[in-house]
This record gives sequence, structure tokens and C-alpha cells, in this order.
Amino acid sequence: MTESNDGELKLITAIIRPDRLGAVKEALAEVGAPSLTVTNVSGRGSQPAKKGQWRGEEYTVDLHQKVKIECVVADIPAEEVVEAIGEAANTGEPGDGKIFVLPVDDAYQVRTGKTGSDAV
Ligand SMILES: Nc1ncnc2c1ncn2[C@@H]1O[C@H](COP(=O)(O)OP(=O)(O)OP(=O)(O)O)[C@@H](O)[C@H]1O
Repeated sequence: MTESNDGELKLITAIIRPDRLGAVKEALAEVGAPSLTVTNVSGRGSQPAKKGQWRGEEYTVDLHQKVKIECVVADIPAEEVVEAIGEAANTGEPGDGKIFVLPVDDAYQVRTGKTGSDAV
């Protein structure tokens, strides 16, 4: 049997719109990768800065509120996870976000002491 991800652990990091989080969580559960870490972040891509005014002063917001999702997989191919997140997070507008795939050296499950793919 061919192992998913060539036997390696992969970290998928996705930076998405906060209001797409619910749909992305559902999509991840559907592909069998329900475990994830979510962090509120701010960032900048090609999404234009927002200009505003407060008490007569102009200000620019060039960092947009985003949500970062981190998901480590062993048995589920990283490409499937990327596709699931990409489809669920897409609105077609600038600022939809980005997804990165990174190798992971090892994992350790605190409760059982299991390591590697058994820990994920
Ligand atoms: N090269 C990058 N490195 C790190 N984070 C990035 C990078 N590109 C985008 N991000 C993060 O993703 C968020 C969303 O990026 P954004 O969707 O604007 O990217 P884009 O690739 O420029 O595409 P778009 O055309 O959809 O705007 C950013 O606010 C930032 O947090």
C-alpha cells in the first residue's frame, strides 16, 4: 500500500477570512482531518489597505484580521486537505488567503507517548 504523504507528517497552515472558519472546519471533518489549531492573526497580502477617518483624522488599516488554521496530517494526503480548505475558504475576492504545506519532523501524543503518525 502506498503511504499518504510518502510516510511523512505534513503541516498545513492556512490563513483565511474569519467568516469562512465554520465552512473550513466542516470541510476538514469531511476529508477525515478534524483536528486543528485556530489562531486569530492579522496580516497583509495583495488585499488593498482600508482607509478611514476618525475625529477628522485619516487612518489606513493595512493589516487585515484573519484566522490561521494549523492542521498536521499523516494518513490524509496534504493535497486533499489543501483542496478542502481552498474550496471552503474561497469567495473569489482579494483577501481570501493562502495555504502553505510544510514538512513536520515528528509528533508526540502527550497522553499515550505515541510518536510519529500514531500521534496525529
Ligand atoms: N507570502 C505570504 N507570507 C505570509 N503570509 C501571507 C503571504 N501572503 C498572504 N499571507 C497572509 O494571507 C492573508 C491573506 O492574503 P491575501 O488573500 O491578500 O493574499 P494574496 O495572495 O495577495 O491574494 P488575494 O488576491 O486573494 O488578495 C494575508 O493577510 C496574510 O496574513
